[in-house]
Amino acid sequence: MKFYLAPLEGITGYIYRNAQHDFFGAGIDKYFMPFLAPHTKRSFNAKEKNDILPEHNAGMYAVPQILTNSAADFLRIEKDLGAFGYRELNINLGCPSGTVVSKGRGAGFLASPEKLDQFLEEIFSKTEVKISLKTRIGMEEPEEFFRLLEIYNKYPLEELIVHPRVQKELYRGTPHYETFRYAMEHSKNPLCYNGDLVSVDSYVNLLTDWEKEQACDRAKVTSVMVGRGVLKDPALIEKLAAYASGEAYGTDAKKKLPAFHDRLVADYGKEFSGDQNVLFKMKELWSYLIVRFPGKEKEAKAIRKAKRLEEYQAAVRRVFSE
Ligand SMILES: Cc1cc2nc3c(=O)[nH]c(=O)nc-3n(C[C@H](O)[C@H](O)[C@H](O)COP(=O)(O)O)c2cc1C
Repeated sequence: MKFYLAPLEGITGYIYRNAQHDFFGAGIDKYFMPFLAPHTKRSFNAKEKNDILPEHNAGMYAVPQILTNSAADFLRIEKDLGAFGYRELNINLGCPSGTVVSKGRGAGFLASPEKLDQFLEEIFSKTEVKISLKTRIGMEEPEEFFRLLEIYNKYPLEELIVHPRVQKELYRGTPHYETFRYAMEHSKNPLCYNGDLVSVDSYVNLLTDWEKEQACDRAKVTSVMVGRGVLKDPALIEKLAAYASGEAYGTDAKKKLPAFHDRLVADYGKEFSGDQNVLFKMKELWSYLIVRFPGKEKEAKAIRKAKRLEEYQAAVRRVFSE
């Protein structure tokens, strides 16, 4: 089994990815980058360029993700990214946000299967790189996935990454595990499971579930992707990979957290001018990380309310001092 870090726009930019890689990178086979939406006039803005520069992704296998419904735009950005050395790209067919969906992109593209088919046909007839898709299972109903999978089966995908929720569910509710099992029966491409993996137990439950169904082809699932679970426990993929290779995984991950945290603060500090941007990034991360610190609600509130970096750091120290 391979383990991937999910793209999380606004969070898993290159600063986060590098800290993750240096502190808790063991077992992470691929780092998917938050989406790039092709521009019409120039290739990349400064923020995007920072994210894709090879020196900002050194030592890790990073995969850029493209959000578009235009084959011409995709092929253009493929060339631009090729100049930076990227030979594998991912296409975003899952973003549920209203502004993206209303333009027929991300999960919004799933509402037009025939157009999606034409888009993939044009791309696969011309591309020179490996391509994977990251897809939801539909816009409104899981049954939409049957038609979508027929389309995906026509193309030689590097892998089909399935987040088994429909657009209207956003990130809520239980994933449609049965629809993923349908993919295990019928996909012609290797599969990657994504959604709600938050612990080794949740991974084991998933495997057990697949074993129970005779029709499920376990061998077809070659990878799993983890997003919010890693934000809550940065060592989660290390633990999953250790479990998968039969090693002990109850590591002292919590001990590394303060240094991981300080590295992020320092690197965001270098990237942004002013404390406010650093605080914004770190507070967003704490909205996930805090679940690892039960009983620290007062400190969590102090983190949320902090207006200056010193106040913030003092509250963080109180969380870490157990
Ligand atoms: C804040 C946030 C940003 C996200 N950004 C992206 C993105 O840029 N591209 C993408 O394909 N998915 C994005 N996702 C979806 C995640 O990659 C992932 O599919 C989803 O969170 C489910 O996996 P999880 O339960 O392991 O987090 C985002 C999700 C969140 C919560």
